[in-house]
Amino acid sequence: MIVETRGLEKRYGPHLALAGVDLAVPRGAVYGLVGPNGAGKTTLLAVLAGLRVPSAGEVRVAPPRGRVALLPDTPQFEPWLTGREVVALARRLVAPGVPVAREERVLADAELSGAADRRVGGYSRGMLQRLGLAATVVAEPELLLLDEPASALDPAGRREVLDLIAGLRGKATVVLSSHILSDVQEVCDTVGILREGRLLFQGPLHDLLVGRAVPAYLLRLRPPVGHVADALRAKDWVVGVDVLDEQRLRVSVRSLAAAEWLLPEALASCDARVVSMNPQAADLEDVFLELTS
Ligand SMILES: Nc1ncnc2c1ncn2[C@@H]1O[C@H](COP(=O)(O)OP(=O)(O)OP(=O)(O)O)[C@@H](O)[C@H]1O
Repeated sequence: MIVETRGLEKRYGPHLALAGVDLAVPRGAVYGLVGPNGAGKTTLLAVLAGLRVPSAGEVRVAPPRGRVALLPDTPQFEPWLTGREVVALARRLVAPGVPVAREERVLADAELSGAADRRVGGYSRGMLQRLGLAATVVAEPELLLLDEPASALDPAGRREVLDLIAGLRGKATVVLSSHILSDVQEVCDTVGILREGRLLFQGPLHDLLVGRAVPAYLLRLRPPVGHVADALRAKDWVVGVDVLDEQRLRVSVRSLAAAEWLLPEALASCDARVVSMNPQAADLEDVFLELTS
């Protein structure tokens, strides 16, 4: 493990922001820390970065301080510096031994070569976030702590930042916090679900999804749907039926394969008028809601 905490607590006055966190980040992972607002994500990253002192518990971060980099959620730079100067300053301050050519490389990776000589005061939010990542990786850190790296961006900006993070796989260990679960599902291999300062789950994303995946069909029908829901609930191959609204049912089944041939027959026999019928794989959003609600 590149990062481990045991019984980590952080108090702000009477408020317990971290309530006994046992974090375990495998070396090389892209670890997604997810949780609702106020769960303690920023606090946990700040403790790992050494910016906040824990109130109790142990923290072990394997790389030395100079090889750990934190990108805050809204990176701020002196507005009169150019993008190139920001990256150069970061390299010179943190890792003067890293060749100067690396500055050009990280600017190019962040697609900022063309804007590198403009003052950052005129950069868009997405450009600032990409510049933040460039300045964070220029010193070749072993461990990157990224606080909500893509959350404030539009879809195109998010795409670019997610691609940059995906490109770090194999080069560094990344711990990122996010409340955009589809982003985490896309780029992370390991997740920790934090709520009210406690880790509710931690482990490979795959285990989380597969362990909890109840196969289901999403049905869109012409209303009314109540009698269809009742008829399906009576079937022994149906685990449960949720009426989502006046047109949609979520039918959890024992197996998608069995439902493929039993569901059309069951719908026909209760005169259901089917608009669409789609199998649903469990996604992080479902599991997150189940764990945090
Ligand atoms: N400096 C502080 N003083 C007092 N309370 C704080 C301080 N920083 C955070 N908190 C409280 O600690 C809890 C955890 O906050 P934190 O910012 O770590 O959560 P978060 O998961 O990052 O939330 P968000 O997604 O909203 O950024 C919250 O209840 C917050 O109000």
